[in-house]
Amino acid sequence: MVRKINVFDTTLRDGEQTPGVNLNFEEKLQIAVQLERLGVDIIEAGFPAASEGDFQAVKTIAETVKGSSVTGLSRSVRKEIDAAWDALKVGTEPRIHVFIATSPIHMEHKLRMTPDQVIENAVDSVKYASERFPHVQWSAEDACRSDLDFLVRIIEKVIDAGAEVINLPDTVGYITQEEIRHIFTYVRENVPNIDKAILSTHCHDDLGMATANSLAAIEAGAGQVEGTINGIGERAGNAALEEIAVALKIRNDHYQAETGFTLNEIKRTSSLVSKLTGMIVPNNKAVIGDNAFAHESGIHQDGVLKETTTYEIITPELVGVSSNRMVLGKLSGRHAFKEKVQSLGYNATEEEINRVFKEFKRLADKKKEITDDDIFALMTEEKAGETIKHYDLQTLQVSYGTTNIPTATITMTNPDGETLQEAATGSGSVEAIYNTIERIIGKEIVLKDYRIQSTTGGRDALAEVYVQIEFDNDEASGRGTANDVLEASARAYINAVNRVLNQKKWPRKNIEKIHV
Ligand SMILES: CC(=O)SCCNC(=O)CCNC(=O)[C@H](O)C(C)(C)COP(=O)(O)OP(=O)(O)OC[C@H]1O[C@@H](n2cnc3c(N)ncnc32)[C@H](O)[C@@H]1OP(=O)(O)O
Ligand SMILES: CC(C)C(=O)C(=O)O
Ligand SMILES: [Mg+2]
Repeated sequence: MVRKINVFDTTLRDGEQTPGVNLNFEEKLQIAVQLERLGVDIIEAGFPAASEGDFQAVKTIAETVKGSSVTGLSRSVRKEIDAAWDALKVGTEPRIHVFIATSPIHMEHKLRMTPDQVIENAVDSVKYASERFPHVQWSAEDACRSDLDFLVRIIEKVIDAGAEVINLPDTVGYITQEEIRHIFTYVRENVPNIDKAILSTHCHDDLGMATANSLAAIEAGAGQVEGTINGIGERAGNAALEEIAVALKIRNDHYQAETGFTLNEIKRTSSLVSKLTGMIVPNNKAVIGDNAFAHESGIHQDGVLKETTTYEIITPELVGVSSNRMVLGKLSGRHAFKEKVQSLGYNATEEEINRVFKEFKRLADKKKEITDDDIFALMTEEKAGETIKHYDLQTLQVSYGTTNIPTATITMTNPDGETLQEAATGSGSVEAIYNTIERIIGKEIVLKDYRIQSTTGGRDALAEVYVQIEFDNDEASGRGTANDVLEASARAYINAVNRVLNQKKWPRKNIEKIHV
């Protein structure tokens, strides 16, 4: 029998506790609507007593989202429960999440309460909340470092007071899988009225074990799992819900449990959360990282081309990624190389492939990732039987000041290997650069599109410029990457010109689009 595990998403509450993350009202609403589409059962929209902004966001989300239950967090403080009620009462099935810490460290040093005072406080707040809310969740903060018999005592009392979900968080990401299984089993076996409540797990990732611990708690009877999208959250973050949902799906044979997630909404949700929070997803992140479906080494690529299940336990489509990706580099093999050449529109013979493959390996030794442009250049050389001739940027100098006319001075080599230097002005630095390049090339170049983005985060991020040009009765796109935006702009322009020249030499059947 497959058990349904309720998913409690706290991206908008614990996730927003990520240092540096601050979502505004519209952003929170946008994420909540996507979480509903993903199939989250309960959305923790915020902490209504924390600020007027959070109160309004929780209220609007409760008014708007009808497909998921909406909740808000509150300390065991009556006026915070009142604030939560004011924000959540507009929802279809108002739900509150009240918490208090139960570990000796927290009770003694933070709350400065005795265990009996904590029990009294917890019971009072749950009773007070149940008089208003039809659904009350109670959390024992730092449960996984709490005394088990104390936990059993307090849980029995808060269930009697009206709590229907009991959450046992690993607040500081300290527990191991065996230990969390023991805690959940112990509570299930020793709390007399436990059948009146659902047990929930809420793990943090301080030791990188949040997903594993959440799954272990599910094995030991948790009926609800809490976490965030992309695993964002306080310190090292929370359990990543996408990982848990996909693990339950892929290892259904083992867990015999599933979530209600529409799994192919995962990628979209992850991208939205990443974009709005500014928390970049690492390439190697499980399930949603850019490399999760990328294959770089020859043996793997060959296997995947023959039968995807050789190296893919999750299909990209399952989580909403359109296809897997072959990354060509020095570890790639002939099969993947041939596949790429064909996908670029070449009808190459085996001999041509073999010859160019050698060149490709030579290039790959010098360059980390071989792009479509590189393959195109190699194939052009092969087909033309000669070295590709192109323009190359040698030096770039730009003079800019708020009261000066921007001027660019550029040195470039032309396809005949001659070095040329020119200078020109423009209304801005980029225009000055483009006017100078046009002067060197000696033909009109029409800029049809210009886009810029940073490829990584931080102040030292690389700039990536994309341009679309019309040149010599042809059109091409170009891309340039550099630490400096002006250099990236120059490189993109020159790249586009070279692509026009290459196209003329060796027209491709399918000129691939450069995606930005
Ligand atoms: C594990 C977690 O993620 S818990 C959630 C954490 N999230 C947040 O803290 C974000 C929102 N927080 C806030 O906006 C503020 O901290 C507020 C509004 C909740 C409280 O602000 P303040 O009144 O200024 O208190 P402050 O945050 O400095 O200190 C917390 C106080 O709450 C007490 N406290 C902590 N948890 C609880 C609880 N569950 N129930 C009752 N009291 C609690 C602390 O002991 C401390 O009490 P003290 O002032 O008597 O020493
Ligand atoms: C408020 C509780 C549930 C929490 O976030 C934690 O203990 O980590
Ligand atoms: Mg937490």
